[in-house]
Amino acid sequence: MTVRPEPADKSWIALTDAGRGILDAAAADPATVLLALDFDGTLAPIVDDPAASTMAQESREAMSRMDGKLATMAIVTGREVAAVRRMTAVDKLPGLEHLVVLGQYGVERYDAVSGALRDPEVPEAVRIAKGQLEDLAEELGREDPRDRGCWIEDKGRAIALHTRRAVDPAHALATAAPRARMIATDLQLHCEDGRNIIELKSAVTTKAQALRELIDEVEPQILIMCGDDLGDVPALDVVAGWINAGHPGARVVSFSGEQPSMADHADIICDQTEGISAFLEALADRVCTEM
Ligand SMILES: O=P(O)(O)OC[C@H]1O[C@H](O[C@H]2O[C@H](CO)[C@@H](O)[C@H](O)[C@H]2O)[C@H](O)[C@@H](O)[C@@H]1O
Repeated sequence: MTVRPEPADKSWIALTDAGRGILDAAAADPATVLLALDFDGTLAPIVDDPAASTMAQESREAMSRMDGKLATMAIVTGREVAAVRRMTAVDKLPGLEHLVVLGQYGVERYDAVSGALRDPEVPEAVRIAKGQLEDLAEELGREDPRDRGCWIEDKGRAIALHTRRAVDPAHALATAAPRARMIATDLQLHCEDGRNIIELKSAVTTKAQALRELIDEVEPQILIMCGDDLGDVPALDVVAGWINAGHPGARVVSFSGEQPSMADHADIICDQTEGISAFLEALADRVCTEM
């Protein structure tokens, strides 16, 4: 069994040479850094109701300090762009004028600096899936009291079945996931697994493609991706390939016991969203003072 050092409360710790070297590398050449950040569980603490999520203020402040100083700073998320714009207050409060948001695993895009929005049409199959997942949530509760409390989040181009509010969230997810996968197969949709959630989405796009879109566009020298969940692994793997090719980079994981396998994808491990805030503050300190 691999024994990993654990970060102190609300802090972070580097596990690899890549992780140990990332602040020096970023401080030496901030304008070549591509910083990609997941939203839920990374910038925003996990809560029962996704509509009530709020971004950690410390992370927003650290990001604001770096805004415009890096090659690009982007939120790469499973959420809709509209939700992230609301929850970051990117259009209302100062500080994130250069932020890029890649939403719904990269299908949607918003560039704060220009106001450009990419928002393609939603396929009919997703609307059909919504009805079938609602029926499934009801059936689950009728069949087993442990699975009562599942609910459906409608994100337009994706529909998510949430089990966090179920009587036994892990049991409900284990029961729901294979049945949700069958619905996805029938409707030729794609599944995305996460923390007490299974999503059915129209596009096969993953966060790996979203991150590659930014890499191709920005041509960074230094690549940092922060995430917490299985949906982030494809993008973290892109960073692993980047590091293996000899470039400076780091996979920064917001770690919680809910998804322990994420430790296997980390160069830096953080104590949940507070640890991410501490890492972003350290990055902002180095990037801003040494310019
Ligand atoms: O890519 P992300 O930014 O991590 O978004 C992935 C999904 O996150 C949301 O669900 C998660 O956060 C909820 C609020 O804290 C929590 O209740 C749920 O259990 C988590 O799975 C969101 O609701 C989804 O739409 C996102 O796709």
